[in-house]
Amino acid sequence: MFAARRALTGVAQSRAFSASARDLSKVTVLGAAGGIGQPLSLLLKLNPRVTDLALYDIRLAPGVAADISHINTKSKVTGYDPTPSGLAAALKGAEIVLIPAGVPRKPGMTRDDLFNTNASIVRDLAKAAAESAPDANILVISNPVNSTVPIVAEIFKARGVYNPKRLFGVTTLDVVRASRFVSEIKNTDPKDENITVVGGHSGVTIVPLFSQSSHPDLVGNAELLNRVQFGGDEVVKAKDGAGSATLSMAMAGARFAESLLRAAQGEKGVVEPTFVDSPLYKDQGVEFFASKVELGPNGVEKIHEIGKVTGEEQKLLDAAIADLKKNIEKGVAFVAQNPGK
Ligand SMILES: NC(=O)c1ccc[n+]([C@@H]2O[C@H](COP(=O)([O-])OP(=O)(O)OC[C@H]3O[C@@H](n4cnc5c(N)ncnc54)[C@H](O)[C@@H]3O)[C@@H](O)[C@H]2O)c1
Ligand SMILES: O=C(O)C[C@H](O)C(=O)O
Repeated sequence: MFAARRALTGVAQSRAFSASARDLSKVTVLGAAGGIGQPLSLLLKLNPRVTDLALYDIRLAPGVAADISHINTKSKVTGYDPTPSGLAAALKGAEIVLIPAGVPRKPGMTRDDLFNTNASIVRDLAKAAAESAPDANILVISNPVNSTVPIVAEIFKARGVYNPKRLFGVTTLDVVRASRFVSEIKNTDPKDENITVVGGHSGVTIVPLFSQSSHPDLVGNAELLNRVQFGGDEVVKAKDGAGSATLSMAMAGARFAESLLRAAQGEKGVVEPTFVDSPLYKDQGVEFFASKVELGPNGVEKIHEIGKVTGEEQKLLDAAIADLKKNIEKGVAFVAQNPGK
């Protein structure tokens, strides 16, 4: 058998690898027992592309796993104990690691108000991922995304395993909301409303480009713009202290993971909005930016240009860039000043 393996050409070997990668897709959720983690894990269990689902949390992950494991789809589900070895085992061999670990907002808070608590949670999980799953696609959900993504990047860089093509801030919920809100105004099916949303994931850093949609008349609709930029606040207010969006976020996270798996399994033209290490505004000191990104077997395949925007949209972009720069620098400075153990 070894001789036969050795006889494979390079091309055949890589085909053999991708065939086995196709059969096995381990997805790990860190923060799996939370408001997002539970429904996200449920949706991943329903996804036939996921063969091995690993659930980790500082509480209750084995219980959530036991529950979800009774669902009669083929994938294996394992819940891990909240120990360093449990975390390492949850991560080992993962193709995708989703991180919804951390505290959510309460009314009156901004996402940046979560920084003090969530920065160290994400930093420590990133360290474990850099150690046990350095080649995985890392999908950061924990807020503030504009800062937690740079935190993960700094941790991976410090360990020499940073691959900018495999780190993603999940901004899918912003386009999900935009498409839904537009469809409510236009009385259309949201599946037909593909609204490009760029920038970051908080307040004015969320920039919908209605001029590029089939409804350019929506540029300048202040109420709609406010809803897209502050949709998260709507949910925080309605939940009245009990947290922020969980179910819609689970759908958005599951959609992004599914897109990555489709692209990894060879499907072409899979495009999702996401906050990535991006050349688009590096000349203005902005290292990460959300835009339409084509996904592929290596993660980021192609970062789309912003394209033509109106003067009004350009003003929104300028405001986003100013905030984003500060949010990103804050994440980078945190790791420099608090490298942790
Ligand atoms: N990116 C987005 O679009 C988006 C959308 C909604 C919410 N969020 C963010 O997602 C995060 C989670 O929200 P939620 O509503 O699920 O909160 P939650 O409090 O319901 O769940 C968070 C979970 O993380 C776990 N956790 C905490 N520290 C951990 C650690 N060190 N290791 C592993 N697990 C840990 C908790 O035990 C809990 O189960 C928040 O920061 C929230 O702001 C982001
Ligand atoms: O609003 C929040 O704090 C959670 C999330 O980022 C959202 O957009 O719903």
